[in-house]
Formats: sequence, structure tokens, C-alpha cells
Amino acid sequence: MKITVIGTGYVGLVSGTCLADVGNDVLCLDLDATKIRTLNEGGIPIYEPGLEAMVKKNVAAGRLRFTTDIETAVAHGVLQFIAVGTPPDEDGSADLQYVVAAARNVGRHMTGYKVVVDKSTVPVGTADKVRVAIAEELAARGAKIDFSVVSNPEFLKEGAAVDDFMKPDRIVVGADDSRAIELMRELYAPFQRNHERLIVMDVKSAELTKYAANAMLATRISFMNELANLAEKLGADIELVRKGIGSDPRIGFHFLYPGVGYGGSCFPKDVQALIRTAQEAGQALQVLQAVEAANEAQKGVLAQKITKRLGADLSGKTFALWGLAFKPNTDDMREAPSLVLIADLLARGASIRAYDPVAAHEAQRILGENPRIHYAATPMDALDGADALAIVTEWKEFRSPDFEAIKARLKTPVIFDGRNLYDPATPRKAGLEYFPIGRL
Ligand SMILES: NC(=O)c1ccc[n+]([C@@H]2O[C@H](COP(=O)([O-])OP(=O)(O)OC[C@H]3O[C@@H](n4cnc5c(N)ncnc54)[C@H](O)[C@@H]3O)[C@@H](O)[C@H]2O)c1
Ligand SMILES: O=c1ccn([C@@H]2O[C@H](COP(=O)(O)OP(=O)(O)O[C@H]3O[C@H](CO)[C@@H](O)[C@H](O)[C@H]3O)[C@@H](O)[C@H]2O)c(=O)[nH]1
Repeated sequence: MKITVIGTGYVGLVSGTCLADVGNDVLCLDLDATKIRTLNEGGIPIYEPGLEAMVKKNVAAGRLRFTTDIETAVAHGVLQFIAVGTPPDEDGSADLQYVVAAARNVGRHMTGYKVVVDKSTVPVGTADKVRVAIAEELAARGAKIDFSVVSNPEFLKEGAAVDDFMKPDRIVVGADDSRAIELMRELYAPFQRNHERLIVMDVKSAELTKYAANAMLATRISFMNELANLAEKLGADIELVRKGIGSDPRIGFHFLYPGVGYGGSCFPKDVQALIRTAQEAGQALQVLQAVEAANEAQKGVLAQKITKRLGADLSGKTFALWGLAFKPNTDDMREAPSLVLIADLLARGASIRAYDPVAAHEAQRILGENPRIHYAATPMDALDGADALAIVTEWKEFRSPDFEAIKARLKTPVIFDGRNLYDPATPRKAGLEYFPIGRL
């Protein structure tokens, strides 16, 4: 099938590449000329495990191409996937300017039937706005051409995006006309050979499903973070509580890990946008408001532990920081809890020696040149001259460190662990003070 993907970020590039991998002819459009140049020169603008090899393979096979030319891109695909950003507006609602601009471009240049598939995360009612934008552009040039608008929200996780796309739990398709549904069935047939994964529904329900999924997952995390803080006060161990409740299949083990708060480009903005959508509909989403407030508070949890142990004035002190990305296996720094901790430590006069296997470059771009932030080449190098170690992202390479060596390198032998990576007895046996989340 001929497919155009508009927006070549995390979702667009992964979707386009995976769709090419199953034999489609995919043209990816982005307005960011640097991104497209990088891709056309064989590079890849993001870190996502497995993606680079897959891009190369499909480019070599002639099934995957990249362009900045809108007209060519619109002419190419019967299916026009919109995968552009929907960042939060000042009031928390989703900013739809990129989605509407992409839709207008389709309306402006289409010469035959198109199915416009919305893959971006968008509030209920957006498909109607996309429909109006395309219709206005067609009317402006006196064209009468059929088109359909479909909602097909994406559920991939960064760091596991290729696998998530290739082996989806479910594929949600919101559509109101049978012609579009048939094309979507044909498109996704290779992804559901073992069992039916396609869930077809009306457009509004599909749009809401995406927010409901992210809001539910964020709720579980905030719930566990609050319970972790309580467990600590009561002398209970949240890791045992987690195992105790996760074994109930009605609860399950996924997304029950307490930490330094959820970050990333999705949960924070999508929780806010759903709260905003509800407000506009005259309803308060009280649970979600609390989820967001609890998450904001949780981002300060390591800073509080640091204050309790080392005092409020940190001038002259240096902190080793393990992990910068908002989660492992990505270089994405959007809404990363590490940024909140770094700002707090800098404001209190401290210096930072940070290590992240892939996100240091992106962190440096966001934080700018700062003589008080040093980016170390290895986790152990980050400890040199540091007073204490704070762990923010659970990269695999942090899981089994040489605690004796950590103790020897730190000025004060203290670890503040925002991800509960260790059995507390292990670092303590090596003579380190160890402060996890929700356990003594
Ligand atoms: N990142 C994720 O893990 C994830 C997962 C599921 C859903 N989503 C949703 O998917 C959407 C995209 O997210 P992302 O993380 O891929 O964003 P991103 O910022 O990585 O990429 C968006 C791309 O769209 C391009 N763009 C903007 N306007 C354009 C236009 N008119 N024409 C062509 N290109 C244009 C930008 O230059 C950018 O490269 C968002 O709505 C997000 O909420 C993201
Ligand atoms: O038990 C957990 C699980 C996650 N997190 C945090 O939650 C955030 C989000 O993690 P994750 O969901 O793994 O990453 P994303 O790539 O943001 O993916 C989410 O957001 C995407 C964009 O909407 C959706 O497509 C995915 O289904 C949804 O999981 C990160 O800061 C994690 O550290 C926790 O604190 N505890």
C-alpha cells in the first residue's frame, strides 16, 4: 500500500519504518529540513533500539523514503498518517496547530481520495476539526474530492517502540465509514496474523481511549508513589507491598514501580489535556487532578532526602547523577525528572557530575553550557570528587555496580536511589548509606 507519514518524530519514524518493513511503500514528510537531511544521509535523529538497522534495511529495499516536499508527500499515499506533535498549550490543553496545518496541507494538494489517519494524541473532537480544515482547503480551490478521517491512536513506548509497533496489544481504529475501515483492516492485517487485535469503534471513543490509557497508567504510578512515601513513614517496604498486590491478576505487576515521578512527552501532557477537556465539558476529573499534583510533588522526593541527610545549603557540594533521560533506552529528555533535580541542586549551590549512556548530548543541548554541570564518560567517572550519588534513571548498567568502588570514590558514602535498584542490604554491607524510595 502507498502510505504517507506526516511528521517524522518518535511516532512518525517508527510507524513509517515498521509499515515499510511489512512491505508497504512509505514516504515520510517532515518540515524540519535538518531531520530529513540526516535521514537521507543514512543517519537517524533519535535513539531508539533496533530502529536504525530497520530504517537502513527498508531504505535500501526502496520501501522507505524521506522528503520535505509537501506536494510530493500528499500525492504519494492513499493513507495520510498525521504523526505531528501535540504539545501542551499554556492552559494545559493540547495545541492542535501542527495537526491542523498538516490537514490543511493534505486538503490543499490532494487530487484523489485520501484517508487521513490521525496517529497523534488528540482530544475528542479533533477529527471533526481535521475534516473541516480539509473541506475548507478543497472549497477554496473549488475541488470536490472524497476523503475520510480516521482516528488510530498510537500506544508505543519509547525505548521499546519498534517491538510495541510490530507486536501491538491492540490496534484501535476509530472510523465512521466502511471504505476507510476496510483500508485500515488491509493495512494492519500483517500485524494480527495470530489473533484479532483490531478494535474498531467510533472516532470520538478512539480519541478518548488514548487519553484513558495514559491517564490510567499515570494514576497507577502516582498511587504507588504516594503509597511509597506512606510506607516509609510507617516502616513498611513498598517493594514487598508491590509484589503483594501485583500478584492479584486484577491489579497486575505492570506500572506499579514507585520512583521520582512520571515524565516523558506523553503522561504529563496527556493527563493535563484530559483534565482540560473535562473542564471544557463542565466536569472536574478529581482523581486525575490529584494524580498530577502527586506527580509534581514526587519529582522533589530525592531533593527532600538530600536535604534531610546533607542540609539545605549545598554550596560547594558535588553530586554524581546516574541517568538523565526520562526513562531507560531513550535519549528523550522531555519532562525528565532529572531536570527538576538538577535545577534544585544548582539553585542550592551544588555542582553536578552526570552520566547517561545516550541522553547526555540532549541534556547538554537543553541545559546549555554550565560550568557547574560536567558530563562524565562512565558511571564511575561521575563519582570522582562527588559528595554523594543520586540515581534518577534505571539504566541496566547501573543494576549491579561495585559498591566497594563506589564507597572508595565518594567523599560521603551516600546513595539516594530514585528507582529502588538495589536490595538495601547490599550497598549497606559495603559501608554505604542508602536511601531508596518507600523502604527503610
Ligand atoms: N513519543 C511517544 O512515545 C508517543 C507515543 C504515542 C503517541 N504519541 C503522540 O504522537 C504525536 C507525535 O509525538 P512524537 O513524540 O513523535 O513527536 P516529535 O516531536 O518527536 O515529532 C513530531 C514531528 O512532526 C514534525 N512536524 C510538525 N508539523 C509538521 C507538519 N505540518 N508537517 C510535517 N511535519 C511536521 C516536527 O518537525 C517533528 O519532527 C504526539 O501527539 C504524541 O502525543 C507519542
Ligand atoms: O511503574 C512505572 C512505570 C513508568 N514510570 C514512569 O512513567 C513514565 C512513562 O514511562 P513509559 O510509559 O514507559 O514511557 P512512554 O514512552 O512515555 O510511554 C507512555 O506514553 C506513550 C505516549 O502516549 C504511550 O504510547 C505509551 O503506551 C505509554 O506507556 C517514565 O517517566 C517512567 O519512569 C514509573 O515511574 N513507574
